Amino acid sequence: MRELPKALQTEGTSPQVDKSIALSRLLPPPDRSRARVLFWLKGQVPETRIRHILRVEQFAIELAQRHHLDREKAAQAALMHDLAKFFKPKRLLSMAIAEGLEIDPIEEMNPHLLHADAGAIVARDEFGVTDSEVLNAIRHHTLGSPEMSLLGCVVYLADGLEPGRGATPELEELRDLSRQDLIQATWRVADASLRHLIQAGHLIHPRTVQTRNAFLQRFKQTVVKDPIAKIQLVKGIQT
Ligand SMILES: Nc1ncnc2c1ncn2[C@@H]1O[C@H](COP(=O)(O)OP(=O)(O)O)[C@@H](O)[C@H]1O
Repeated sequence: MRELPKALQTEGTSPQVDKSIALSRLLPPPDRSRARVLFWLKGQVPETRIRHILRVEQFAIELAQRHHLDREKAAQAALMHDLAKFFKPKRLLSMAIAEGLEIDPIEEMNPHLLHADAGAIVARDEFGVTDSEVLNAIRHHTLGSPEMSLLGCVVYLADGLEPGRGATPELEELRDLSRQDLIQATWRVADASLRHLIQAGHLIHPRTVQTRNAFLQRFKQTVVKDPIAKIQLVKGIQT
């Protein structure tokens, strides 16, 4: 066998593994530019959804800037959050099974909820995203997660509060809150989402309840040290 150039040699043990690593190094890196993601999305989702995605991207950038978080990661996760929004239930289920994800009874009944997990898989496999914080922010954008990072909160909040969601006093208040306090806003948006699901008579995925409880607790821990936040907590409970 012809020897590989020095730069392509690897320390792998099997010749097949060595060869595929060497070949992947010859390929250009995956193109995850904004233009390519938008081009891909335009073939997958209707124009109204593209406009929602762009508003989520804008709001996520604003929140990341205000809270001194990584603006580029926020923009990338927001742009990619709905990559799998229009995948059919069968495709979502088979992607989740292939990935080895545990599918719970609520997801089995409503596979659309898996579009968030599937979006992270597409971001990784189609666009070569490797940053776990970005991938997790995509994965948690619908149901939230009790372990969600602040970047995850930014994408969760931007998705729920982007201007296209409406201009009710409640939404305006939550937008203002998200600019001030990501933890409190995440608790309050999870609350609002649960109220909406109950009113609509929908099944509730327990992860949103867990998210609500975790962020309420985290917020309560911060108010012990911060009297201004304590006033906001009382106000939040009254409204
Ligand atoms: N905790 C939950 N339990 C069950 N269904 C949920 C939950 N959260 C959101 N959903 C439902 O999942 C669907 C997708 O949510 P989402 O991604 O936020 O949608 P959209 O961006 O279209 O508003 C919606 O129909 C919503 O009602």
